[in-house]
Amino acid sequence: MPPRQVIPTLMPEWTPSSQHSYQTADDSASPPITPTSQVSSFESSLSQMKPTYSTIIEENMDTILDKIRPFVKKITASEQNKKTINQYTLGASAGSGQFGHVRKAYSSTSNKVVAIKIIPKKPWNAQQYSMNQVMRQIQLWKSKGKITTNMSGNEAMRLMNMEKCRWEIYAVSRLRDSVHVVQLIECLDSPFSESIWIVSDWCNLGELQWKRDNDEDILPQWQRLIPSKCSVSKFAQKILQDMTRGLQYLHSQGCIHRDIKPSNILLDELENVAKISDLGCCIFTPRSLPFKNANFEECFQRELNKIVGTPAFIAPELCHLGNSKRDFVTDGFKLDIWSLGVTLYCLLYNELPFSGDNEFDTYHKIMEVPLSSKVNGSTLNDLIIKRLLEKNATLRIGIQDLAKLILPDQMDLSEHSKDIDQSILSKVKPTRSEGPVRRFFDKLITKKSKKKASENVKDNVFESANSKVTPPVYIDTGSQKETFSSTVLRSSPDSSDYCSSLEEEAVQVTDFLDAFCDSNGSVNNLNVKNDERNTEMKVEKSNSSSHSSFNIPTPIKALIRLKNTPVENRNKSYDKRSSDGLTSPSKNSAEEKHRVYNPEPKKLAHSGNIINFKTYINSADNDRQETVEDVRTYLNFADNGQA
Ligand SMILES: Nc1ncnc2c1ncn2[C@@H]1O[C@H](COP(=O)(O)OP(=O)(O)OP(=O)(O)O)[C@@H](O)[C@H]1O
Repeated sequence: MPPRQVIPTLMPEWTPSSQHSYQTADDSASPPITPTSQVSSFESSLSQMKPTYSTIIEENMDTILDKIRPFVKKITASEQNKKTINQYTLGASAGSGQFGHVRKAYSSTSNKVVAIKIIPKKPWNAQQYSMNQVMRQIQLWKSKGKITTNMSGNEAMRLMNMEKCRWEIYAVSRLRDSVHVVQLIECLDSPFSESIWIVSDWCNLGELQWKRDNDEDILPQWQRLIPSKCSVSKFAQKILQDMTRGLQYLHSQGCIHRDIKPSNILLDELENVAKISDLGCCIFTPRSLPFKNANFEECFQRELNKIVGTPAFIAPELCHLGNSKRDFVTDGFKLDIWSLGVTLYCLLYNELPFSGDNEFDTYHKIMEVPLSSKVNGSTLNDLIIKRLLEKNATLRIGIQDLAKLILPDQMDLSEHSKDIDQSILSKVKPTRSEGPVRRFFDKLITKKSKKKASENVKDNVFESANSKVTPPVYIDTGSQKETFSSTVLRSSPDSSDYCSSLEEEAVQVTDFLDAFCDSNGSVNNLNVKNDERNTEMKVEKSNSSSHSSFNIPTPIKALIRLKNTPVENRNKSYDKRSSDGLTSPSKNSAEEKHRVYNPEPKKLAHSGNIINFKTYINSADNDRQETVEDVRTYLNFADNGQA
């Protein structure tokens, strides 16, 4: 029998040192990336690169490892057929995300039902890391002396994936003191395991659902959480209260989630709570991390200004894509408040508040389309519309004030709550990245804005583009107390169900932007120009060190059109039969209650990354060929630095 492959592990010391330059079976298909002239140009750009939030985290990985070590256990027993692993018996699938697959399992030591997320060490989505990112990462590791030998692309991707997992495990291991965050139990790994296994609390009602056939429908999942007289507004109020507690806890830990949305909120019937899950995109404030760096605050601010999250849920202050007249993100916690507002809007109205033909269109709508017509006098509705979905982040309600408004035990009995939590406003002004993609998006948005402005002259229904004039609403806390603690609020048209379309998939364009920007935020010696007829793109190399112009003549809508609609992949059903037999043998009533919610496994397309032109090329049909050629040229430029 051939010797078993040794694969990198969460805990580096578990991988025998002789195996650091391992070659696995599938690596043979991926030749090592050797230092070519192309890579050398990356090296020179690396030397000019500013530190980033992630490079600081990476530099301090030893500290992160120390913190997660107590939660990482070696795989001691597993069956080939994957029915058991250590003390866990695996049951039904709960669904898949971009990075892994979740299964229900039963722990024979705690007699509890748990969720196990199985993340392949080699990303199953080959598009997860671009060639640029991989090469850049390899060069970074080399420059830091972390690796000395040549490394295959697959190997590098595995290590990058491992770092991502370490960060997420670190985040959840720090957030174990709230019932409103899904609790990490432990992680399983070994040098022979192709996957990392993350064990957490099981939330039997699954993801928060919002989409329904009729606005007035009450979904079965909602009724399980609120068995008595459930209504849309009562359910939305419950989610608002639970998420406020969850976000307040995250805030107290210095954690910004950055991807709050229905599919990252899990419902648990046993504890009768909604919980925040999926900390993969989160960041912690420098002050809350156990290491220091002179550049940390500046890097943190820059990181805050990157577009991370899910387009339809991204706050307006992130959507301007380089328009220097717009505000920067100064208070990261307000990003989560906005996303919570979008989530609650979905529950109330059975639709997304801002949904465009494509991601750019969505960003444009988030910034420009006012929601003032939705104000209807209902306390809950108006709180969401006016205070959470306030486009001006400084006027948007902060988490502490929200808690004082709506949580019975924290209500502020003073006349009015102040809106701005000064303690979390940053004094450091972030450096804006003026990379080509941002400028490109900027032009696109500016063009659209002009068009919209001229439309507005004709159509008075829409308010001014930047509706900063919405006055803050101060809700009388006396009546508020009654309203939120007992009264069924007046309902607007409803909403709920989770939607697993691209509209709800996280997007991260940051590494791409970084890859092209040197420390001045400019692109190294590259100009992309379009010809006069705007039909053909030419790529030139120049020696100019100034910001390059970057014009792509192709209709961007065609490039980034969403592939799914929110109508697909939804309406999961309950499996009341507990058919996988994973409920505890003790059969106590609590365990019985914790019966299986067994949704159809999600079949998601991978990330709706707006710069993922490669996917577009692979899926392009003939009538888009002209565009495809442009994109191909563009990719050649992106991957090779040449036309
Ligand atoms: N602790 C849990 N309890 C019950 N179900 C869970 C739990 N964690 C995840 N799930 C289910 O498993 C599915 C996949 O979860 P996962 O976190 O991988 O997906 P996701 O939220 O789409 O993440 P990603 O953003 O990484 O793609 C989810 O749809 C959810 O219903």
